Amino acid sequence: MAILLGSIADDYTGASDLANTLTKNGLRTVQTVGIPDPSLALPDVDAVVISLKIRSVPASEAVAAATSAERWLRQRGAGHVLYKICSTFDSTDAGNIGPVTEALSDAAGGGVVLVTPAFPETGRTVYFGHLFVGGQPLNESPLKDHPLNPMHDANLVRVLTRQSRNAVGLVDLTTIAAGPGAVKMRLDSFSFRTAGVTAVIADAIFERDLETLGEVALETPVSTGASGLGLGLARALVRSGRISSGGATTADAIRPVGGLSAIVAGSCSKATLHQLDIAERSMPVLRLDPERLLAGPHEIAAAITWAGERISAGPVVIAASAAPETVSRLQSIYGREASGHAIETATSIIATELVERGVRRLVVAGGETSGAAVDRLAIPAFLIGPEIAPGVPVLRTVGNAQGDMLLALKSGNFGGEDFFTAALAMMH
Ligand SMILES: Nc1ncnc2c1ncn2[C@@H]1O[C@H](COP(=O)(O)OP(=O)(O)O)[C@@H](O)[C@H]1O
Ligand SMILES: O=C(O)[C@@H](O)C(=O)COP(=O)(O)O
Repeated sequence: MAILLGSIADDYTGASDLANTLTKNGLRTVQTVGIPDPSLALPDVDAVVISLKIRSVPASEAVAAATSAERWLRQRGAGHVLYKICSTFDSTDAGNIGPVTEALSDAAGGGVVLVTPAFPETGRTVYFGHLFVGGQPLNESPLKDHPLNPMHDANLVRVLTRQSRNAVGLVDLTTIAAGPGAVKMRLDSFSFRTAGVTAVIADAIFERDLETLGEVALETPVSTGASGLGLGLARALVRSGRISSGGATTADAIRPVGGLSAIVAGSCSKATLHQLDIAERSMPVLRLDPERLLAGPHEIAAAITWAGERISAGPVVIAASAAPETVSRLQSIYGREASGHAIETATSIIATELVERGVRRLVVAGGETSGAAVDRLAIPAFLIGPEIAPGVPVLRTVGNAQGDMLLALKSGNFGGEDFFTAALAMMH
C-alpha cells in the first residue's frame, strides 16, 4: 500500500476529525490507533491518519512517538506528513506543538514548516497570528477553562515561541490573499539558515486561504495544523491529479452492527455540558461523582449496575463531565494531571464494561477520554463513515476483537446541542 498523505494526530478525536475532512475532500482514508501492527489488514487508501495520545504528555515522549510514526508513514510512501493538532491549539508552555514540529522538520532534512490551527467550518480562524474561536479571541473563549490545557494567550506566535527551540515566523493574511507564489516567497525569506525560523504560523479565515496554504504545504515535506489545513492538502492533492481512485466512499463504514448503544462523556467543554443537559430530556443520564471516582472502584461498579438496569430499553449516558468551578476544586485537591488521568481511567473502564455487556454502538465525548477508552478497548483502526457534525464522523472498527462496532469520538467543543441523539440516529 503506497500512501500519498500521512498524518500523525495528537489525539484520537482529532484524528477522526481530520480523517473525516480528508474523506469529505476525496481521499480514501483510514485512521489507525498508533502505528499499526504488521498483521493488521488495512484497506487500500490515499491517506493514513495515525492516532496518538500525545497532546498532554511530556514533549520528549511526544517527539519520540511522533517521529516513529513519521518513519512508518515515509516508509509507505508518504511524501507529505501533517502533524494534526487541535484547532484551539490546546497545549501548555511545556507543550509539544513546537518540539514535534521541529523534530519532524529535522527528520525531513530541515526547512520551514507551515503551522495553522484554522478550521473555518467550526469557527476557528487566525488573523495576524491571533486565534479566534467563533467571535472570541482564544483566551476569552471557553478554552480558558480547559481542564488540562487552559489557553490564556491568543497570539500563537508567542505561544509557539514559548515551546520552540528556534524562532517562529508569521505569514499574514495579506500575503496569503496574494496567492501561493507570495506565500512561497515569504517562506523563503524565513529560510532556516538565514533567519533561524522553523515554524511559521499562517493566518487563514476562509477555505480559500487554506487551499492556498495546502498547495504550498504539499510541496514541502511537513506541515502542522488542524482539519482546515487537511482540507487544503486534500484539495491540492485532488487538483494535482494524483488521486487515481474514484473518490472516497463512506457507505461501507455504516453497515448495521446491532447490539446495545451507550454514551460515555469525560469532556468538560461548554458544548459537551450543554449536550448532556439536552440528552437528559430523552435518555437516562448518570452524572458520576468525581470525588467518589477518585476514592475507589465503588463508583464505577455502581455506574455499571445503573447502566445494566436500563440499557436493554435504550441508550444510556454516563458522564464524569463537570462545570469549570467543580473541575478546579477537584484539581486543587488532587492535582490537574492526576485527577484528569484518574477520571479517564474510570470512564475507560466503564466503556469497556459496557462493551462486555453487549454495547456495539458507542459515543465517547472528549479527546483524552476517547483516547483512554479506545486504548482500553484495544481497537486497532477505523474506517471513516458519514459526518454527524462538522469534525465528527461515524467510525467503524477494523480488526476489532469484539467484532465490528460503530463509534463516534466527539471533540469536546464540537457538535450541536442534539449531538448525542443525532449520532445514535446514524448508528444502527
Ligand atoms: N469532573 C471532572 N473533574 C476534573 N476533571 C475531569 C472531570 N471530568 C472529566 N475530567 C477530565 O477532563 C479532561 C477532559 O479532556 P478531554 O477528554 O480531552 O475533553 P475535551 O475534548 O473537552 O478537551 C479529561 O482528562 C477528563 O478525565
Ligand atoms: O481540531 C480540533 O478542534 C479537534 O479535532 C480536536 O483535536 C479537539 O480536541 P478535543 O476537544 O480534546 O477532543
